Amino acid sequence: MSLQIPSIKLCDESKMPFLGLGTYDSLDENELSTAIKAAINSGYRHFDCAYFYQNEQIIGKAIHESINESNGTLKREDFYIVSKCWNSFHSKEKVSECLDITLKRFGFDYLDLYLIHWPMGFKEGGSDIPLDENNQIIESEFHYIETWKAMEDLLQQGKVKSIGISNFNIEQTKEILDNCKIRPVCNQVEVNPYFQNRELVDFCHKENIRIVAYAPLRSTTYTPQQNWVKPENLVPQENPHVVSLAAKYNKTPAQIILRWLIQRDIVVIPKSVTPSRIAQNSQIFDFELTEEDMEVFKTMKTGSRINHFEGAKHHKTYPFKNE
Ligand SMILES: NC(=O)C1=CN([C@@H]2O[C@H](COP(=O)(O)OP(=O)(O)OC[C@H]3O[C@@H](n4cnc5c(N)ncnc54)[C@H](OP(=O)(O)O)[C@@H]3O)[C@@H](O)[C@H]2O)C=CC1
Ligand SMILES: O=C1CO[C@H](CO)[C@@H](O)[C@@H]1O
Repeated sequence: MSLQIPSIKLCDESKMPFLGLGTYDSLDENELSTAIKAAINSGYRHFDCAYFYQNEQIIGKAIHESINESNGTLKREDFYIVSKCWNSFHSKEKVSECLDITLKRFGFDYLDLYLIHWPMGFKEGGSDIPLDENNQIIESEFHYIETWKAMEDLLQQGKVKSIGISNFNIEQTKEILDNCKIRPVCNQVEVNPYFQNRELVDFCHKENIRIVAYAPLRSTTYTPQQNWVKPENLVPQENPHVVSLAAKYNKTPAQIILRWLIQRDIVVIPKSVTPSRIAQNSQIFDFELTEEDMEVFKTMKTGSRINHFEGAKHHKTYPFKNE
C-alpha cells in the first residue's frame, strides 16, 4: 500500500496536504480516537491541532497506535502534524515551553508546522485565558515580533520543520515579513462562503504565504463560557446555490464548499468526529467546479466572521479591530 494516499493532493512547495482534519472542541477520548483512525483510513495525514485544544495526548496516542498497527506501512514521516503556540506563551522561554508540552503530549520529537495561534500575548504563567476582576483578558508585554523570533529559533533547533502564523491581519503579516529572517509558510484564518476574507487571501497569495482556511464549513458551535461568539448566520451548506451545485455535481454541499476552497489554492481543515463525514470530506479531489460555478460564490451575500474572539477585543493587538 502506498503510504501517501494519492487522492489527497499536497501543496507544491511544501509537504502540506491540501486537506487536514480539524480537531478543536473534540475532547471525548473514544470519539476523537475513532475519528483520528477513521481519518487515517480515509487518507488524511494532516492534523490541525493546538496546545489550547487540550486533546493532543489523545491525538498522539491514536496516531501512534495506527503506526504500530500498520505493519510498517505507516511512519511518523508520513504525517503532517500542526500545532499552535498559545497566547499565554509568547515570551522566548515560554514559546519553547509551549512546544515542549505539545511534543510531550503527542509523544513526537518534532512538528511539521508550528503556528503563533493569535497575534496577542496574554499574561503568562496562569490560566490560558487570564481574566481581571472585570472579566477582561490580561495582556502580556510581549509583542508578536518577539514571539516570531522565538519561533525561528525553534526551527533552527530542528524541533519544528516549518513555522507560520494564524489570525494575523494584513498589517500584522506585513510587520512579520518586514522583521523576519524566516518567512511564515502560512496564515491560518477563517475563510468560508459567508466570510470570504478575499483581501487577506489575495495579499497572502501574492506574498506566497499559504492560506489555511479554518471553519471552512462554518458550522462549529462555540461555547459562550469561553467568550466566543456563537454563529448566528445561516449555515452555508444550506445556501440554495451550494445545494444546487451539490445536485449538479452529485456531491454533498460540504464537498462543494471544500472543493471551492481548494480550487482557490486554499488548504482546508474541516473538523468532524463523524467517520462518514470524515470520509465524505476527503472525496473532493475527484471533480472540478467550472469557472462559472466558481464565480457563483462571489455573488453570495457574505457576512462577518464567526470567530471574533470577543473576549479579547480590547487587546492592543486584537487583529479584527477595523471590522
Ligand atoms: N487558528 C484558529 O484560531 C482556529 C482554528 N480552527 C481549526 O479549524 C478547524 C475547523 O474549524 P471548525 O471551527 O471546527 O469548523 P468547521 O467549519 O470545520 O465545522 C465543523 C462542524 O461541521 C460539522 N461537519 C463536518 N463535516 C461535515 C459534513 N460533511 N456535513 C455536515 N456537517 C459537517 C462537524 O460536525 P461533527 O464533528 O459532529 O461531524 C462540526 O460540527 C478546527 O477544528 C481547528 O482545528 C478553528 C477555529 C479557529
Ligand atoms: O483555534 C481556535 C478554536 O476555536 C476557538 C473558538 O473561537 C478559537 O478562538 C481558537 O483560536
